[in-house]
Amino acid sequence: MKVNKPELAKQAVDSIENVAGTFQGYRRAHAKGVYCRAVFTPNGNAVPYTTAAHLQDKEVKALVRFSDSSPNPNMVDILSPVKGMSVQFQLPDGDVTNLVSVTVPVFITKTPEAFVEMLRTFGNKSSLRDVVKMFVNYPESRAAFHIMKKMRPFISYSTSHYFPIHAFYFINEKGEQQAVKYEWEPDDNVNIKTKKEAVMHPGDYLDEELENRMAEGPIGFRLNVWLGEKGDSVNDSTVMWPDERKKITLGHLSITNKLEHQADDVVFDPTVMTNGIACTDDPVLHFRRDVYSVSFDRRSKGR
Ligand code: HEM
Repeated sequence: MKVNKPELAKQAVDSIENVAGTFQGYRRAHAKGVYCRAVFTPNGNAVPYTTAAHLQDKEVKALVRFSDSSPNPNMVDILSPVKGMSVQFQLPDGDVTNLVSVTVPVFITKTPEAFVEMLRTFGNKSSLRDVVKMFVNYPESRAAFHIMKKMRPFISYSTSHYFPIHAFYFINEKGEQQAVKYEWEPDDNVNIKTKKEAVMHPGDYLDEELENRMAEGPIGFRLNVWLGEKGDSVNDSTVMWPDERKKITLGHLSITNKLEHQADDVVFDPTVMTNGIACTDDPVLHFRRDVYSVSFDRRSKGR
């Protein structure tokens, strides 16, 4: 069930600006990015679970945006470990489905309210005691911070796993519903640089690396889903499902070239999807729609 929180969404964006600064005309998160053209080829494995057009038997075009998670468009690539991969499947009838992913499998809070409180705590230049208190109040954020602490700089945007984090529902021809969590699995799976190696590269090395790599041929990702079972949480993006959940591959994304002249007016709203897929009630998922709209409104007005 979608609950609009437009006032809290404004507060979230204000708080991001307060912590990171305001970079006029840029996204308030994932500000630095590169658009690419791609083709997605489904393999038919999703057919028993969903009627979604891009997951049947015909290939579809896709728009991809790789990004650095920082709100600062000048951020040096090695300084922020979390990267984004946004995919917009462009269906023949003009419909679209967005799948917006990051290199971490869980989020830091289970509610938008907790996220905004965390941003405020950081923004107020709080004492160490306040920060510790915050982690005591929100133990669910430990999993994400623990993973981020262990992350190392990436060799390439194309060699990491990416996760849309939230659960979604697949709906089949009979109207049956199956909870799923997605994963993009890279064809080329070597992703770690030591900090020493990474520091030798220019600030925008990921952009250049991607171009050089695509000059040699397309880069690829398999689209996988885990099938949720009874009792698996679908509304809490701070927890992962058990490892033994069945995983199936639904198709392959082939990314061919960088788009130099793509207008930057795309909003990768993660709640936009075609028939055969539906949102869960995850409050963070629905909140993102409001927040991205506030961010788009500001950046499109050059603010
Ligand atoms: C309370 C939670 C969140 C807030 C406040 C937030 C905030 C934002 C904002 C302000 C933007 C810029 C939107 C635009 O101007 O178009 C953005 C983009 C993005 N966010 Fe979030 N976000 C949240 C949760 C998440 C989660 C859970 C993910 C995990 C998949 C995520 C991944 C991304 C990515 C990949 C982008 C870049 C989209 C693009 O390429 O245009 N965010 N986020």
